[in-house]
Amino acid sequence: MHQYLDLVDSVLSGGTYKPNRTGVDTIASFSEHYEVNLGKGYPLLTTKEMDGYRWNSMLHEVCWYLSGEEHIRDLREKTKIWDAWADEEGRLDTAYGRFWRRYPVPEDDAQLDGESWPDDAHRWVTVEDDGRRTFDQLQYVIDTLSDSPNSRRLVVNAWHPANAAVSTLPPCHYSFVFNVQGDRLNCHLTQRSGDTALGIPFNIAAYALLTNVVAQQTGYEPGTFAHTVVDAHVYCGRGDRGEWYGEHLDELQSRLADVDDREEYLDVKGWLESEAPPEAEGDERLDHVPGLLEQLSREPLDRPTLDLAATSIDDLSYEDVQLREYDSHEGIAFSVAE
Ligand SMILES: Nc1nc(=O)c2c([nH]1)NC[C@@H]1CN(c3ccc(C(=O)N[C@@H](CCC(=O)O)C(=O)O)cc3)CN21
Ligand SMILES: O=c1ccn([C@H]2C[C@H](O)[C@@H](COP(=O)(O)O)O2)c(=O)[nH]1
Repeated sequence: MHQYLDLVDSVLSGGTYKPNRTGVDTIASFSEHYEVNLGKGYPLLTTKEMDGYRWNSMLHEVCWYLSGEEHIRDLREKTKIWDAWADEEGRLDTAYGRFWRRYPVPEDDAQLDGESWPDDAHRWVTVEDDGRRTFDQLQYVIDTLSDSPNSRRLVVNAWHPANAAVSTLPPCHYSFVFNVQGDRLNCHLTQRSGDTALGIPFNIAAYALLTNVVAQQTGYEPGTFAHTVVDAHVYCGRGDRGEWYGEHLDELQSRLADVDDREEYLDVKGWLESEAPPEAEGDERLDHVPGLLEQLSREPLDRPTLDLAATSIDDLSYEDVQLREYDSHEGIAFSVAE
């Protein structure tokens, strides 16, 4: 997956210094884009270990999206990656699956004259136990792929503007579109904000898996996964450590511009570790730059493959997805900016 390494290099080499709401500063780049041919294997990163507990977290996260749940009461039994954004009862103020599978439909008195809205009996509308109407966007896309494969309306949208304005964490990957070309099913994801070291490796793995699942369900070959990240950033630490990057970004970037082969990224890593102030106690590994330079120095290995049981999106479970022929470099630990 050289595309990921190119993305990391592009953010570090061309980004600007950007403090943000988390208090952990970033080097950020506007509108990064890459494409991966899913026909050539499953794009799980190989330049750090992604099987074991990371695979476990990612796969449970995808099953959680598909469940349509607005809470993490089941997910948190399997992984802690969402715990920091939920309350004691496991409630989240924004959840992807809730919008993918159960997007709210305006009640009758909120519908304006002349607008079109589906009624309760409509194919993708669910009248929930409490009488509220919701719309299953993902099932709509899957069914429409069979009925009208040339449709250019195969959009799943996780953004609700009114919720996003008040939510602690509005969706980062907020809209995706499927598109058929020949016998191939492509997927384009738009992400407003991407944590290059921690979030994006999971996002690539999740959407590549989802595209494989939808392709299998609809009889297409998995095609291209295209990913646009509007603010693609690398967290570079808190306090003095973060500010050091603000003051030395030009120097870092001129060293990166001089890198001719991948081992030289380790020289840049050695330089910054000797120059930058150490991370404060408790802030260890909030600076993702050294770990990403380490990753850039590694050669990507062959892509693994996926073995998927033929199950619908409603039934897909952890056991239905097997990773095959995966080999990777060692794991790299990063801390999450909350
Ligand atoms: N700063 C930040 N980055 C993110 O990627 C992110 C958020 N916040 N907030 C919401 C979700 C939660 N996501 C997360 C959260 C944690 C990890 C993480 O710690 N990953 C570890 C493995 C941890 C585990 O599997 O238990 C890793 O090394 O990949 C990954 C994605 C993605 N999102
Ligand atoms: O799937 C995800 C979810 C979250 N992220 C990252 C992107 C940002 O670093 C934070 C969210 O902070 P905002 O201030 O709301 O942008 O989480 C990700 O990369 N992938």
